[in-house]
Amino acid sequence: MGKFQYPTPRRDETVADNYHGQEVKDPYRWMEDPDGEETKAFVDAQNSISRPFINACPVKEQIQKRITEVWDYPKYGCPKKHGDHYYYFHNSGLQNQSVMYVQDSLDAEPRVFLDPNKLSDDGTVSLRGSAFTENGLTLAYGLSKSGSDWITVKFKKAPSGEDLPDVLEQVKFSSMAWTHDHTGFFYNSYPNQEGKVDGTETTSNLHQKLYFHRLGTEQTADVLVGEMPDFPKWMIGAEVSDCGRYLLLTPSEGCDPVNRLFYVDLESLEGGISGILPYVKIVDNFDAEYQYITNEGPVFTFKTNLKAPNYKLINIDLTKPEPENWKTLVEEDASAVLEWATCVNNDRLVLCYLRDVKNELYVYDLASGKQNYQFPLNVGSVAGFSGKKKGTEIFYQFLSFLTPGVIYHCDMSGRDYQPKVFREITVQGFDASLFETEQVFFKSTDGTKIPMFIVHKKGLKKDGNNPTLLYGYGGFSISITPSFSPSRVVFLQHLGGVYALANIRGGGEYGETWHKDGSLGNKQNCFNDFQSAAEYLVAQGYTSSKKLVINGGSNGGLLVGACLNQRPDLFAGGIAQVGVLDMLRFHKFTIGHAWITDYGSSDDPEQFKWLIKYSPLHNIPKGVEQYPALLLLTGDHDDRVVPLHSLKFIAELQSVVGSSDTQTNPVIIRVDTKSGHGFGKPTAKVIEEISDIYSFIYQTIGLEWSK
Ligand SMILES: O=C([C@@H]1CCCN1C(=O)CCCN1C(=O)NC(c2ccccc2)(c2ccccc2)C1=O)N1CCCC1
Repeated sequence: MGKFQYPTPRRDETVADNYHGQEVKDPYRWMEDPDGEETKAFVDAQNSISRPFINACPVKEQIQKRITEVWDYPKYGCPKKHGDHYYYFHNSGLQNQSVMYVQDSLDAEPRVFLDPNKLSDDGTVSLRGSAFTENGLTLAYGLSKSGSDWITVKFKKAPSGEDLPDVLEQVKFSSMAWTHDHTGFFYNSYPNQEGKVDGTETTSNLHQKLYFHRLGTEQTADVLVGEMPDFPKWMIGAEVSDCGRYLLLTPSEGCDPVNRLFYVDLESLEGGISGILPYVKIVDNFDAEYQYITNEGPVFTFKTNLKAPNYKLINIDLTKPEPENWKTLVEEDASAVLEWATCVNNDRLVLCYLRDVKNELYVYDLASGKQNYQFPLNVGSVAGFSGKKKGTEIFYQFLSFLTPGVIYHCDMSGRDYQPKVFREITVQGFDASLFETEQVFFKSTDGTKIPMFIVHKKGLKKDGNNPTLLYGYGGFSISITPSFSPSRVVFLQHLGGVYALANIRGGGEYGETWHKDGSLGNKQNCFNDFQSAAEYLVAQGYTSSKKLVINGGSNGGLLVGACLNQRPDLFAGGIAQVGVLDMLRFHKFTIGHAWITDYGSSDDPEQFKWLIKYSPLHNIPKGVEQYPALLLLTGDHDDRVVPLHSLKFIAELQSVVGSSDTQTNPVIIRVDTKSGHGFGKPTAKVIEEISDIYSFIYQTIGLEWSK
């Protein structure tokens, strides 16, 4: 394709920082002001090249039409019982937001309970967080605008759906915990944050506080019950125990799976909840994670990774809370990660494990910690679950690359478990038997065995000629497990594509060890793993460097940026969505400071040395013959990873390759409006975005559209 004329935004060569003796220039520092006229002009100039390029794809309409058709299937979530009614989410197919329904019984006529589609004309208001009272008669729910992390909390009567007048603002990263007398609600907010709080600001989120809201009162009357003035980065998770007597506080100071553990005996409060709560410290360090599962009186069960990187369950008796009195209820399994546990039927625990990136579901006895049943489950993921301590039934949703979703229902009151298919989700015109999924293990640079799923049409020719999309994440102990995607079906079915998911280090696939091996000073392992995945796909004949495109979002956007920089020869293209790309300054904006647990900080001399080596903005290779085709995507309301990362990176990259006469691949950016990090994105925007991505890939590596 013809050579691109890129914008030539002002380079302010006077901006430089001194990092522990090393000077680092930052000529596009001015792009960090999202409201600057120059920044807005730069965004418009970039969209003015990316939009025509994408629209020039000859089959863009067919791609979008087919994705829309495949997407248009009814989607259901697991039913959850609150009070005497069942609630579940459903999307008829193309609705921008899923709708919450209520039923008097599982086979009664459903009624709309909460329809977020009614709250905006373009579907950009989404539900983010909700909590019913114990008696199921009141719902608190969070609303996010344009994908921002800021939410407005509102309340409804249940099951009528009648709105209550209470409104809570300045809420972010919040717990939602009711007292068991249904009259009040613990939540978090950043009350003192100055300036805009609409998700387009980059202000750092510090000094999160814990409040108590009494239903029927104004937010201004809310009681400040928890704050950590000496620790501005701390966030204060709050949860009310199953019995209603205790408030558990779990302060954390970043994204590592570690937290402190305090509690308040709500029944001992003289004069009720009227000020800062007198909490008792059980754990006052960040050595491990303690996640509340349930309690029997003073005996509390927690999921922890204390001396157990694959997690285990322990019991702590509040009457003798010293660590030497802690008991292990379910031992760590060295070959499987305990992902979550929940109490049902008062005396059972349902435990979900991840073994070689596949979920397994078991029943244990709460009293003895003994395993007494394993649910039959295909190869794939348990993507949804509902069950409560006082309930006698559970629902769980299974899905995989080729299974759109199956919801099972199981009565837990007996000992003879008979899980039944409650609902099978089907996709018109999708025949799973035409495709296959394999799980392979390849060796990374240092010999570590890395799992990878590969999905493609049966009968694939391994002639190195298949367009391949290699996806990865690799951070924050997040496991990327098999999922169903209608747009991926279109890539496999109509674009002859191969889809690969590499479970690289930094994720949670093999517990905390896997996470630590891909973070801080080990971060390069993520990039090595991902590059090794690419080399495996080429060596095995699935694809070639001319047909291989890598994709990742958020921390996965960093992965894409770093890998394209380090091995421009290995990839034909990259798609980096809402990526972290300026590793020297990420901690200065919104919640970026919480990622120091995975990345480190340039404020620290030793950690600066790690970061300067792979920071995408600071490691764009000069003089390469051809940099891979790159599409960056971000949104103006992304306050998780602020757009400045992508703006500065594309500006620097275009300034490096723009003048090279061998560079024919486009390096462009798509900046969407009323759009954030991804949570709650309306279906219309999701389909437009993925259609643009496929159109970009079509034009850069040359795909072929077949009916
Ligand atoms: O978005 C992200 C990362 C990935 C995981 C969550 N995250 C975040 O940035 C989450 C930011 C806010 N946040 C915390 O700082 N701790 C969390 C948390 C939740 C899930 C996983 C880890 C931390 C919290 C925990 C308990 C109580 C309240 C809040 C939370 O929501 N990134 C964007 C790019 C790099 C990392």
